[in-house]
Amino acid sequence: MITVNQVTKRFGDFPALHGIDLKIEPGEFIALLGPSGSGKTTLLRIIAGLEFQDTGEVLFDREDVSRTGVGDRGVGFVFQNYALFRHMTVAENVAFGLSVKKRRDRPSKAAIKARSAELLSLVQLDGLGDRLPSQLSGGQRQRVALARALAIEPRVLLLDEPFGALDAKVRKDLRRWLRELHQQMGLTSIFVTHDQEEALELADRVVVMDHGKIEQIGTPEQVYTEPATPFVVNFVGETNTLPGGIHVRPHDIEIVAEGGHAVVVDNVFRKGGAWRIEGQLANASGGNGIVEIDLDAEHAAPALGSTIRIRPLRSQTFTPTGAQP
Ligand SMILES: Nc1ncnc2c1ncn2[C@@H]1O[C@H](COP(=O)(O)OP(=O)(O)OP(=O)(O)O)[C@@H](O)[C@H]1O
Repeated sequence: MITVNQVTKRFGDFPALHGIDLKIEPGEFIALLGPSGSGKTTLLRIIAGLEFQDTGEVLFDREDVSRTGVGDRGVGFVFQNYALFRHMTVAENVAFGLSVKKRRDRPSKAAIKARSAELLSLVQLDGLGDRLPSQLSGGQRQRVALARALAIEPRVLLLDEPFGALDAKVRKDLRRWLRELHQQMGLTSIFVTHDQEEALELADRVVVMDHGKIEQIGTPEQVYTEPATPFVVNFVGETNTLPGGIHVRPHDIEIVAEGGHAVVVDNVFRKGGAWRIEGQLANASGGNGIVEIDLDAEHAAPALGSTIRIRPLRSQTFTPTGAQP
């Protein structure tokens, strides 16, 4: 179990984290989700022991590891900027964490070699141990980085935008595969992403962050359907703001014959099994002007330039204390 209690961090005058509280249960897969600069990486680095908080504490189970360095926390991590060692073979990269252990903890050369081969098989790269990183694809390199992180048999796996630089298809495959690996190895994993789709698809719980604060912690379902703050409703999933500060999802809108809000249709295209209609609120006062609507594909699409009338089926407004359905 990982407990983060009232953790704060400043960089000079800049407050990067304000009083973060977070409890992660053993075996959970957690996403830290937020825009650039929201403090996700800083929080992950503090949990890893690569960075130290100014105040507050980090516990692993009941042990206070606040002043324990990264080498003694038993965490494996894959950070985008911790690239593979270019001059080492794939097998040597994977074995690195074991081969730099203190002599009394270090397995024999033969045992390290066997472990490295086993891990390469786990990440489905059997037989590629003798290659150099430059002879692999991007997705294969990420899997080597994961195997390297897993070599020390970590209790906790920390991943910072692990699939950031990969194309959409490879990302999707790796995500699914990572989820399986997490379960199979009984890991507690935390990953940083600014991609809400990735967070919603992968995580058991999502921690939504903004400006160094946690806005909401919840299951993907909770943060999507019961967003706690206006920030969450805007950041997680697509949303429209209608006059009166009403937030409504594109698929929670119906087209009505009369009443509702008038919208002039600008664009209509197919999006998955629905029509996506983009339009402008005819009277934009109090709304964000642009409206996106998903309409079941069995309906006829409205003509460009026509005016339709819409009504929210489900919406949310916010008071300073939270969401009001
Ligand atoms: N070593 C540092 N020195 C000064 N400021 C820093 C340092 N590291 C991070 N910051 C600042 O702290 C804030 C939070 O940074 P952090 O990297 O945690 O954000 P993030 O949410 O991970 O963003 P991104 O998605 O862009 O990686 C940013 O404004 C950043 O500029």
